[in-house]
Amino acid sequence: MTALAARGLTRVFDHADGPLEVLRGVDLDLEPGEVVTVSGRSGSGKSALFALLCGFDKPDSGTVELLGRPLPETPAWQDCAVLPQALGLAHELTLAENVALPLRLSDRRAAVADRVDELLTELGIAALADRYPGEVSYGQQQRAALARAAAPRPRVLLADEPTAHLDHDSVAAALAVLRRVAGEGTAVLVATHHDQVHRVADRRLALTDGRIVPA
Ligand SMILES: Nc1ncnc2c1ncn2[C@@H]1O[C@H](COP(=O)(O)OP(=O)(O)OP(=O)(O)O)[C@@H](O)[C@H]1O
Repeated sequence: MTALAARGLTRVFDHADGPLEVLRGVDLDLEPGEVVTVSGRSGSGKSALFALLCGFDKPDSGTVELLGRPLPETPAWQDCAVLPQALGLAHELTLAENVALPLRLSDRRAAVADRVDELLTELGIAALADRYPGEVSYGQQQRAALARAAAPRPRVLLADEPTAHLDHDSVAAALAVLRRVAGEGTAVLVATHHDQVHRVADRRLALTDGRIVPA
């Protein structure tokens, strides 16, 4: 079954100088187990698209189906996990507690510690597990946010610029996690400007003039 299917998505933002038509009919299918990258110039609408795909925002027209059903108001994190550009870590929780959160909120409580350790280790931040987000660098927070998104083995993972603040080795570690999650059956969609990310994709797409086209 297609994990995520978008059809004819449009989104217009009202600005003081007139309406801005950001998405003009986006069609997109994501299959389980694949890593798909989306490129596009800054301001082309990648984040706006991701917000529609995970239910943070509503399209002006068009549909999104998650796991064969209309996207619910608030999709369960284990169905659709998001790594937003702004990360969205809880600052009153340590990195390990942030990564454990979606597991504790779902029915996957059994192996919380193991899964958290495994992801933090793979991403090179296990030594920082007990620190709070305000006590680590932005790139380290970004890796924690990736670990949190991947933790519950979601059916769909939407990662908006997950490597923007990482050095070469950390990008490689983040990509290894994304590939491994896809190997577990997750459909992974990544917005990125990094060639290093595009190279590991099964399919490369671009958002151009409000539409998705092959890159
Ligand atoms: N909530 C909003 N209200 C009004 N305008 C918005 C809103 N969100 C995005 N925009 C505008 O829509 C356009 C697309 O923004 P978006 O953040 O989706 O681009 P992007 O491709 O993700 O860019 P970047 O690569 O820089 O992150 C921009 O011109 C932005 O100013």
